[in-house]
Amino acid sequence: MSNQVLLQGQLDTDNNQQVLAIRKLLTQKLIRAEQLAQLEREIGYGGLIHYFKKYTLRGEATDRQTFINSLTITQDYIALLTNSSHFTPEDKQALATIKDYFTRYYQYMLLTDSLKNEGKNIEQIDSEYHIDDRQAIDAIKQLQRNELEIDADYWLELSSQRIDKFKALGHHIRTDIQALAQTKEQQAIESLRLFLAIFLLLFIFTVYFSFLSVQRFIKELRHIRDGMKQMQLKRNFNQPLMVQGNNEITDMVIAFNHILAEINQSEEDQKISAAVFHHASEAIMITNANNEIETVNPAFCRISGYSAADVIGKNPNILSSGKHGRSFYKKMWQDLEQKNCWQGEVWNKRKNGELFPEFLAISVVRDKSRKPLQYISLFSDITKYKKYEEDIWIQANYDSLTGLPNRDFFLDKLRKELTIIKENKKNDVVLLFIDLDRFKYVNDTWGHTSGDKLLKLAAKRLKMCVREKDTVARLGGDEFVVLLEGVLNRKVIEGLVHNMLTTLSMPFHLGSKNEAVLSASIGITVASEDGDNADLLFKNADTAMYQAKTLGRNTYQFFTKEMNETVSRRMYIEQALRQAIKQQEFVLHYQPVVSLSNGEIIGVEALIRWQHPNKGLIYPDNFITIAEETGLIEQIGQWVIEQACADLNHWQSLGLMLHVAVNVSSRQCKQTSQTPLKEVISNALLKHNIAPSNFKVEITESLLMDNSQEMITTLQEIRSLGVAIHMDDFGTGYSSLSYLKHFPINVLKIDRSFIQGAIDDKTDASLVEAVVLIGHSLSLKLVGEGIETQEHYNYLRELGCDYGQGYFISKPIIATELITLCQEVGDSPKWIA
Ligand SMILES: Nc1nc2c(ncn2[C@@H]2O[C@@H]3COP(=O)(O)O[C@H]4[C@@H](O)[C@H](n5cnc6c(=O)[nH]c(N)nc65)O[C@@H]4COP(=O)(O)O[C@H]3[C@H]2O)c(=O)[nH]1
Repeated sequence: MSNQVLLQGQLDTDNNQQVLAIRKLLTQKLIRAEQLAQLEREIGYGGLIHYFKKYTLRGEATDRQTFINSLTITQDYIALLTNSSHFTPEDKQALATIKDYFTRYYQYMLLTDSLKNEGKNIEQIDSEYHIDDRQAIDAIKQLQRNELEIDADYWLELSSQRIDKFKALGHHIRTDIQALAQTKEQQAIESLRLFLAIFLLLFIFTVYFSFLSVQRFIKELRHIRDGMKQMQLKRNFNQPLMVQGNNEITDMVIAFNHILAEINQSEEDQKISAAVFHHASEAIMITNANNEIETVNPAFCRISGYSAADVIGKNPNILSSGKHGRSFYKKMWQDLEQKNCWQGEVWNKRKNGELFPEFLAISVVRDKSRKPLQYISLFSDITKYKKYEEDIWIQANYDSLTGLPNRDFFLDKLRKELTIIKENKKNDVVLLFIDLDRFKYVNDTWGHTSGDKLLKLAAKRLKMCVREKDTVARLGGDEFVVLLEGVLNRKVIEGLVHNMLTTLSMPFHLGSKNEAVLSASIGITVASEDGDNADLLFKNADTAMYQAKTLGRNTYQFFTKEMNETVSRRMYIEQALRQAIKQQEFVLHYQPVVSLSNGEIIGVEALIRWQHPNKGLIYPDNFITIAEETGLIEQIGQWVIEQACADLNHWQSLGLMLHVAVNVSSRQCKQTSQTPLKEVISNALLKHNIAPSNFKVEITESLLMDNSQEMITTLQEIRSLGVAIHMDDFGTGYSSLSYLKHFPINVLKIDRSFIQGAIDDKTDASLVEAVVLIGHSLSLKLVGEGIETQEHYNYLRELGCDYGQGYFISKPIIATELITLCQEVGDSPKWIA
């Protein structure tokens, strides 16, 4: 049984429990006695009663205060004891009596104070107020009497028994401890023996394994030595030494293998360098510090044409082309000195004397003291690259078709020239803007190949007209520009431009059968007079060219400030025309056409007027051209056809058997028009119930000259409707009888200028006669225009001309007036003399 259990058994015995209970009682008794002794001290001699007596006898305030302090402490202490578990209810009753007793003492003290104040002496006070202490004394006795009684013998016996038992237990435990100590000692001795045995074993093992390690190290070293010997014998340094394990020797072998690999790599690099040197496409030349060629590679020989033997020991200047001056080489050497390298383009000479461009890069190799050891030059032949660069430049600056400079090049040149002019006022430049007239006709009729051929020929002719220093460029299409340098004299310019116009108006042979005759319009602007910047000069020359075109082509115009005004005016008219279309400000006047044989009004020509709200009636010459250029003529022309048919329908309803002729411009005949002319006419005829034979279309000669297959197609379409076509102003343009053959014309209208001149001018008269004869021989009817007098009328009638119109018969009049006129004329027209 363990000591712990034995001890617990002992503690649990009745004897022990009784001893503990008595001990507890004794402890309580001691505490109670102690507390009562304390209470006695507070109230007995030197306590409360003592101070009360002292005060009543001597009346000192300190005694009174001490009494009050002691009273407060005693009362608190009594309250504490009353709550203590060591006091029985009887004790607590006694404590209450004591507390009450001292409260009374306090009241007596207060009473004493008042008696003293009344002047009574202490004997009187004492005799008057005597405190009866008996109750308090009984209470104290009660407390003292209430003590616990314990039988001492019984206590001694119990205690002795308990001590004996503990002694026996203590003996038992001591015996146990001694036994345990012996056991532990024995164990320690055995552990020591075991430790010594293990230590010995470990020592033996360590010595054995050290021996083995040394043996292995020696083996590995032998292995490395053999490997190295083999390497030396076979001269094979590519095979690394075998590595096994992980120790200092293997680390050493690995490091050795790395060094070996590095050496092998360096050898590889050297081989590659040698291969690069021999097989590089770039030439390599190495010169020494004295600038003597040490070595060159095959590419050098290939590019320069020299063999290695030719150049080794020589100065590289044997390659010099002589194209670069001293300063060039000076700069090269400076760079080599300061930056250790130089690169750039150099012209060199091959062995056969041919010059070639190369891209050269030189690097300097120096020793530790920065003294040059070698110069390594690398160069490649850039002949092809240069050519390519040149081609690109030509493409960017030249027109591929004509080989002339293009717009960019020309503008650049012009800008440079203008800068020179600004610095040196003596110089001047003239800009010519050239546009070929009717080039489109050639393109459309004979195709683009012919058009291209014509442009090339025109470019050549233009170049022939100018001096070497002048520049001819092609802007695109059929537009050319010429820059004349250092020309100030207007006469010289005019002479040159005349020459150009003449040259360009000569026939162009475009193929076996094709021969084109065209002209040009030229705008001229002089830098010093018309502007000092390229864009402005361009614009002005273009405006002048445009003016030349409107003046009838094949001519030139110098730019004037008024031209700009014309341009502004045109813009203004265009705007107003758009407004006029919206507001329906147009009206038709009709001029009668009579049969010259009997004077009968057979028809009318519709002539448009613009009834402007502010400016009044405006005649077509002032706006038709602009309407044509802007395309507005399409809408206006459509309105004319519509209105003419509507009026004709009205006249017919009145019994007037007339036909109506309307003017159409080339723009209306374009196949690209919004509504094709054929459709416009057929719709109007249908809508107003007009027979096609009563409707005529008038075209001008210039319309035919301007065009082409497109025009022929449109006119044929109109003819197919049953509508006749009249050619207006015949004889004014480049009358070509071939037009009459190609175009479906029914009637020729002889221009009024010939009619009016025919009376006095024989040439005009012969011309009119010839036209009548030709017309009739081609089965065409003829209308004489501008009959202003009876003489004109008679002349034409006698010539056999079919019809006539003019102020002599009637000016153009409004529709209602025409009705009156027709009705008045009746069967006896006044113009029949
Ligand atoms: N000095 C003189 N002049 C005479 C005489 N008889 C007629 N005239 C004028 O000669 C012009 C004849 O018309 P055009 O040659 O077709 O020439 C027309 C025609 O080409 C064009 N035009 C007129 N109306 C239209 C139209 O609706 N569309 C188109 N595209 N052009 C039109 O405007 C041109 C001018 O028309 P207008 O000013 O009306 O001028 C008319 C007319 O008033 C005469 O005895 N003496």
